[in-house]
Amino acid sequence: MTGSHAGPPHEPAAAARERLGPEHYDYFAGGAGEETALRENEEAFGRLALLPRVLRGGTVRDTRVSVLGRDWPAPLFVSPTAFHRLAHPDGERATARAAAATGIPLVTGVAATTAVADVAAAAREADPEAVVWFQLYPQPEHEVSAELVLRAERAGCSALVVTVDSPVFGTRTRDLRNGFHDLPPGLAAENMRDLPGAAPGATRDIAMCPAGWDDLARLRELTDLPLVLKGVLHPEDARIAVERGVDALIVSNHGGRQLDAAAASVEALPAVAEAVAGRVPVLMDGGVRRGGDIAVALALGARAVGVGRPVLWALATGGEDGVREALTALREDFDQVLALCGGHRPRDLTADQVTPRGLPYRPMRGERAW
Ligand SMILES: Cc1cc2nc3c(=O)[nH]c(=O)nc-3n(C[C@H](O)[C@H](O)[C@H](O)COP(=O)(O)O)c2cc1C
Ligand SMILES: O=C(O)C(=O)c1ccccc1
Repeated sequence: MTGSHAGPPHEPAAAARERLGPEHYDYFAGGAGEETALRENEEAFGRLALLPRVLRGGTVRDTRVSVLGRDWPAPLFVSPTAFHRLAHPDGERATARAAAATGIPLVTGVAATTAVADVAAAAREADPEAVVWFQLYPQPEHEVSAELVLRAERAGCSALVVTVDSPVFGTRTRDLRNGFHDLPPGLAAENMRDLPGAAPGATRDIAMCPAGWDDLARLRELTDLPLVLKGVLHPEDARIAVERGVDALIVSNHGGRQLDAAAASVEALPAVAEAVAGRVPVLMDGGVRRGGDIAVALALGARAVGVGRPVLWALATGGEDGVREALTALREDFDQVLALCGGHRPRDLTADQVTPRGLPYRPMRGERAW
């Protein structure tokens, strides 16, 4: 490394910036409003430190975690992000093959530039057992949501992720400044093609619309897939969700792209984990950039963490190989952090091993969520 950077910086974003047109880079990188929530996701991790335990022996580690009946090789998944073909011509197929090759589950979304059937097929080329989940924004017409869920089921997705932090679009400051509001010709949200209410062959716009708990119940009736709620920050919502039979939660502020004043994901996590009290898996995303972040999130009650932008940067700079390398590096970094913390398994990380930086030891409280 050269220059004045202290320690490993987030080169991936800088490298991707060189590759992408400025308006596309800004679309991926940006957040809502003044980008407070965006910044806080990473900075909140920076305000937390780990206290390793020592002399715990053991040379063999097992980083697997169990989520909705499947063993994941590491407590890591790919969060749903829109428009991968803006990042790289191979788009979601490349991401899917890379995730599957590393055994890391992929959440593909309604806003993909590749249809869910093709994303899932690409994942299965790399690993027939690949875990692919589908993320949905509930659409204003129930039959549109129903058709999307059906397509996800047919594609072999094994969970339905419903994003609930987006009753309206966030204000994306950079996109407004750049005048970026449309995909370039040749790219489209392919899942939105040939849906009820649209001309044959045409795509519908993805709506973000306010939904209620009753809408969730309707989705629940549509499918036997496990239902995962994405975008929960308030512990009371977590409690209601569990009572209503949701199968897992993702604590998330949407990568700082919706409510600018939202809490950082990792700061909201402990109270959600406490409210859930182990009844369902609590996942989180937002600001996870290194193994230490994964360890902190696990210690505070997450069973696994998602990454959004790191995958986009890796895709933009290295395509499928880039994503595979980035996911592998993150996984290996976590394994090393686990070892350095005296842990053998993810569950060995506990909240008393996390303390605020710049203050005397003050163990975090944390009902273990798992
Ligand atoms: C460019 C971009 C597009 C996104 N699109 C979606 C989406 O379609 N659906 C969704 O639920 N979340 C979406 N997200 C949010 C991610 O799933 C995730 O919550 C967030 O990126 C995690 O933060 P990180 O980027 O700091 O890892 C998007 C995020 C980005 C950066
Ligand atoms: O940009 C986003 O964060 C996002 O979630 C989204 C939603 C709908 C269409 C495209 C992107």
